[in-house]
Amino acid sequence: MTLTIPAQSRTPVGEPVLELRDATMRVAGRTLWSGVRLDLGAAEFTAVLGPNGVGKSTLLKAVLGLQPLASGEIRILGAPPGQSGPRVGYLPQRRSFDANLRIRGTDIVGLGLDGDRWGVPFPRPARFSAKRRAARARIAEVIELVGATAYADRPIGQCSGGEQQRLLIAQALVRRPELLLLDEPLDSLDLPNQAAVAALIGRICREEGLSVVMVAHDVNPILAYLDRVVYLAEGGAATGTPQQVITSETLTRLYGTPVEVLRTSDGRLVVVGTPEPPARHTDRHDASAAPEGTGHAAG
Ligand SMILES: Nc1ncnc2c1ncn2[C@@H]1O[C@H](COP(=O)(O)OP(=O)(O)OP(=O)(O)O)[C@@H](O)[C@H]1O
Repeated sequence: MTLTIPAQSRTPVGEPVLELRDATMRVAGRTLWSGVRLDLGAAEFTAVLGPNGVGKSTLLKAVLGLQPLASGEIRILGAPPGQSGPRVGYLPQRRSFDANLRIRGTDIVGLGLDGDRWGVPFPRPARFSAKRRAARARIAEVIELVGATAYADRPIGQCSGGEQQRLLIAQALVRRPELLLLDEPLDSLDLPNQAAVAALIGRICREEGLSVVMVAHDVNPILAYLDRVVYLAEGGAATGTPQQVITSETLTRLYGTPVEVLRTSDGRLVVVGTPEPPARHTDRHDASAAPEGTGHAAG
């Protein structure tokens, strides 16, 4: 059995972790998005937003090297996609666990180190090797980091949705990635759990120096922690700070149809007029600066 636990290494501040240069994605003859530009530095948090089917998950797959670009370029930690190994962590769209599943949360986290053993009992040698002890220590450490120690020994099927999601985040973190890709990790959580998991990811990003790209349907729970958003729509894309991108002007240009960003009496903003309202958020900023770029493409 091989267990690789890289030494703690973090990308120096100022060096790009993820770069997208005029990236265009086509699937089945259709342009999903185009003109996507992004510079993600160490300890920065970016959300990928947009309506259902616009290609948010596909953008993560392109970053992982699973889906080639039609044009443009992606660089991760200075290398093409697919070459960064455990330096990139990935949490796919939510899996649901059967309520009767007996595997413990701790073992779910351990699968991040040793994923090919899913469902197979671990053979336990009489004396643990140094590697095994290091693995156990790292699993305990990351479980503590996500605040899951109290229930990590429970069968995963008996953990709540929020508890399961914390354990899955721990699994994605266990190999100390420098870039973490999360596909809708807040989906199917109730509002308090959305807020708690969003705060957890924001804290890990800042305190652990981890760069995060998160696909999200609703920007509200994560807005306070975001440095940037990539907003995908109608074959194009807009990238910038949330206050630059989530405006009536930018979204109207992006969709090519009138879109309004409204403020509710409790200070939240609601995006209306899109084919499907993808984002509601609290505006904490002055939405005045222009975004880095917007693009439209024949889809
Ligand atoms: N390899 C592929 N071949 C053909 N079509 C594909 C391929 N990959 C993705 N698609 C299509 O591209 C579109 C975008 O899919 P994707 O899952 O990226 O969207 P999404 O924005 O993440 O959607 P959701 O919010 O519903 O999860 C979908 O219509 C999907 O069926």
